[in-house]
Amino acid sequence: MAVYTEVGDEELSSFLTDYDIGHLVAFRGIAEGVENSNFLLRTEKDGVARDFILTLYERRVNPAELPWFLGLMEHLATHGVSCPLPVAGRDGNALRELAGRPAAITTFLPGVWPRHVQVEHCGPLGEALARLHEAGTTYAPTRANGLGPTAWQPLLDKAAASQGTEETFPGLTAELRLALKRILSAWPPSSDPAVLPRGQIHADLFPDNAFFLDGRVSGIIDFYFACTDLLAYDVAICLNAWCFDETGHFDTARRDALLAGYESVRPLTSAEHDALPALCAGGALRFALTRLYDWVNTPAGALVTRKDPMDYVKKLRVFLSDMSVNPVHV
Ligand SMILES: Nc1ncnc2c1ncn2[C@@H]1O[C@H](COP(=O)(O)OP(=O)(O)O)[C@@H](O)[C@H]1O
Ligand SMILES: N[C@@H](CCOP(=O)(O)O)C(=O)O
Repeated sequence: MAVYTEVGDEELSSFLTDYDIGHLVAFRGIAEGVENSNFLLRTEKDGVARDFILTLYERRVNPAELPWFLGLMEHLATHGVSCPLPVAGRDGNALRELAGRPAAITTFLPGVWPRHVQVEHCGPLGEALARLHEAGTTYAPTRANGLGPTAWQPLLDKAAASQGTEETFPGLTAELRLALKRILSAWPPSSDPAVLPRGQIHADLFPDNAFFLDGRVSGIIDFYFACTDLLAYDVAICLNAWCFDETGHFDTARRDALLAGYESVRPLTSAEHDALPALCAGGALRFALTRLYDWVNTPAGALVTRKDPMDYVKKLRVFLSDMSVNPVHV
């Protein structure tokens, strides 16, 4: 469930007078998603109906960073990436306020996200990710990754100090401490951007953030973890999110398809290939940590469905063993 803030009909109709997108015909809250309140809007202008997404920013989004996120989405959408285009009001501003929350309207994207990922999804997904990275090279503003390697130790400490962590997940924080040490010692130095290129990354391109239509990626959404970081780290996050099957087995056919799709647009450097095992382990650790923290800190009765940290702990174990014996690269 992700409608934290309710919006009334009249309030919304009056809000829409600040835009040039016609009058409100219908709107409803969208149950999916966890971070923000999302609504599907239908408007009509000159007899033509159009759909939009209205987002009210909640929880973890820092309002000061919204111009960066909306600017990135606008940049990507106007540089060939199928992502939501923020719609500006009559005054030229896309970032506005509604029901006491920062709010924005974006274009609606067609397609559905894959509930059961198949190898056929992985090639197009890899290709779309590479196109996003290419398009991002001309977006100059930067945003540090707030959930990158320097954030992992404090996040682990906070999770370990939270009530219920040890009882619910005995021995897990000790295991994660060892994993963190290994990953940080193998983490590639980012001092030479030519070897390990940096740029704008999505950083959360999970299956529920990629829409497909007719076998192609028709939309990429949810840019609110996007940041400026190693491009290959984004690939590693996708290898985590797309390439394990339902039994927890790392599917090398999906990996090969994803990397081939990516490299059909942007070949990885050999340093990036070499770094992938550590980057994959880091990606698994990052999602294990946020899920663990959220698991023990989400109040009972909260509207959000918690995600199981153990799914990512298991992936982490796979990638840690890869770091020793069998690099991920093809
Ligand atoms: N631009 C869009 N076009 C179509 N549907 C969208 C769009 N943006 C969001 N949605 C719908 O809203 C849901 C939640 O969006 P998401 O950005 O993942 O929310 P959250 O930021 O709360 O995690 C998506 O699963 C999708 O159904
Ligand atoms: N993809 C993350 C959670 C972030 O949620 P989203 O709905 O904003 O994509 C995870 O699976 O842990």
